[in-house]
Amino acid sequence: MRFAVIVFPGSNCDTDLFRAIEEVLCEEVDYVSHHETNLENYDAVLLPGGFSYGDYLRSGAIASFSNIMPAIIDFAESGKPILGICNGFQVLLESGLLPGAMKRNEHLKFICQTTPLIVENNETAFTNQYRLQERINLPIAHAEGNYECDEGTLADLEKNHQVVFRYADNPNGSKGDIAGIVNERGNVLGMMPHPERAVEQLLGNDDGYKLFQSILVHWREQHAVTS
Ligand SMILES: NC(=O)CC[C@H](N)C(=O)O
Repeated sequence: MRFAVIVFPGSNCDTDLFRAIEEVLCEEVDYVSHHETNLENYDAVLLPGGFSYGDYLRSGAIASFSNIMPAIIDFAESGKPILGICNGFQVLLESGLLPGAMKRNEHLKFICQTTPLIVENNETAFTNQYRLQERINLPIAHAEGNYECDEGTLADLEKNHQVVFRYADNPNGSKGDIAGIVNERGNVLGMMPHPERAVEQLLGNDDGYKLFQSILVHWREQHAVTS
């Protein structure tokens, strides 16, 4: 399986993500610049955390107009998996690939801590290795992680089981305690917590590993040779 890690000016979790794939998941991975326009050679696209374009205007707003964006939208339409982590989630919201928006954290402070989460849907390409309602701990590190949407959107997210991760102890004021959502088709996941920072015990926590493993298991199931 071949992964693309998209690099924007100001991305700062791209190396963590690259190493999680190359050294822990042991799959192929390339950095792909925001200047590029083609993602045909990839099976999954990863949008890393960071401060793309310095978070000017709103976090993710300028990156959502990058050269690479039409290819990311085509990739989503083809049904292949896209994972946006933290700033990557913000880019997915700003580009309209996921519904809703991010506001500043409720207490207007940057939060950097490990946070308990509940796996609310374990039937996605990203969470099939977790148990339903499994409680996991992942690091968060953001200033704009206060998820907001209108009541109709929230009702749709709940009805379609698009809320994948919920905060057990809402740290930022997110509506519905939402920490991560998928699109209706289920192939685009945005999440504020950082699974790539928790992929092996050497990092003190491996609760994020199963997320990457899930993507691989899902891809293998789709590409299984049947006779
Ligand atoms: N680690 C991240 O991606 C967080 C940065 C993000 N732009 C913020 O809201 O602060």
